[in-house]
Amino acid sequence: MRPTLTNKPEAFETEKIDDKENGLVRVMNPHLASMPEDFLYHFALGTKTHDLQAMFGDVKFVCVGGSANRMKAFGQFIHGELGLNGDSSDIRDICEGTDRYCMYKIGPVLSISHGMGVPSISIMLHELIKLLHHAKCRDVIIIRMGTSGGIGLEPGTVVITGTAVDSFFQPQFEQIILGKVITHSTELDKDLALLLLNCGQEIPDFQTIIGNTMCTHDFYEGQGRLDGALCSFSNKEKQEYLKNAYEAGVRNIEMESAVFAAMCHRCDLKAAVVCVTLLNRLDGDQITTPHEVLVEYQMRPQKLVSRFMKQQLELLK
Ligand SMILES: O=P(O)(O)O[C@H]1O[C@H](CO)[C@@H](O)[C@H]1O
Ligand SMILES: O=c1cc[nH]c(=O)[nH]1
Repeated sequence: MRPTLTNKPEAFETEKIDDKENGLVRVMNPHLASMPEDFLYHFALGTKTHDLQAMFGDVKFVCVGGSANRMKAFGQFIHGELGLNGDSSDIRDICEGTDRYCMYKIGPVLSISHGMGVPSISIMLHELIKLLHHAKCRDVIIIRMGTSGGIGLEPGTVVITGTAVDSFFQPQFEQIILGKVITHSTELDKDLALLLLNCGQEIPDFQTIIGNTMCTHDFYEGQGRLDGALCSFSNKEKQEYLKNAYEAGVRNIEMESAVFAAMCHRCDLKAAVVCVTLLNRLDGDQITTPHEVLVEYQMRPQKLVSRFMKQQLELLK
């Protein structure tokens, strides 16, 4: 029998109350304060080797997504959208010392890739949250912009996650720590989701909705696909599962939202997930949409988030 615990964050709260009040990004680890140096191995950045506050102290928005090329393209796009000086094609990968993740800083925006799946994004988020903490960043908003499979939606619909759920449609993320199953809440910021929805509704070119997002640990059997190298269920069983997911409020499926929501929630970071649907999973499994259509779909969350950031920056003036 597996030992299961519900996370009690207060047991390890280490940050000063002041940090919460003044918007500083917090870490929830009592051991960090006594470390003489913190080297963020997968970013090739460190507290002794880099002046993180000078490099990142003014960051207000962090945008993350799976693919390195997409996050570079977003950096170039947002450079133009924010009307920054200089040539957007010159943006430099801050993590060029490693090929695990890429990172671009464009004014107050940080654009970072996280790879595919829970372990990959979780490693990135540990180092990102520490980076924002060491840099003394304040009032940061973090948004995952991704792709997903839709359920009962027109392909190309943008889904803002209301609640990230697991494969049992529960609003939780299970993690094994020291041989125990720990359950974390996957609550996301509701006001932020509504602000993003408003921005989406101001863009007439595509549909934007709020719905639950199911986070799985696999793209094929884990998402009920019949087209993997292995499949242990029938089409009828697949359709039943997707129908149950729809009835539980799930509108799209991807592979990072639950751990993203859980880690941001534990550190009190304002977070949102905005994913475009590439296909309607009730109609099939294969993604055969032409490349140029997929590229345009992938731009949709970026356009929405850009609109949101421009509105917020205007408010900050
Ligand atoms: O579009 P990204 O951000 O990579 O996200 C989705 O696409 C990948 C699968 O193709 C998974 O990582 C899933 O979460
Ligand atoms: O069906 C899909 C499409 C994109 N990403 C996923 O995780 N699933």
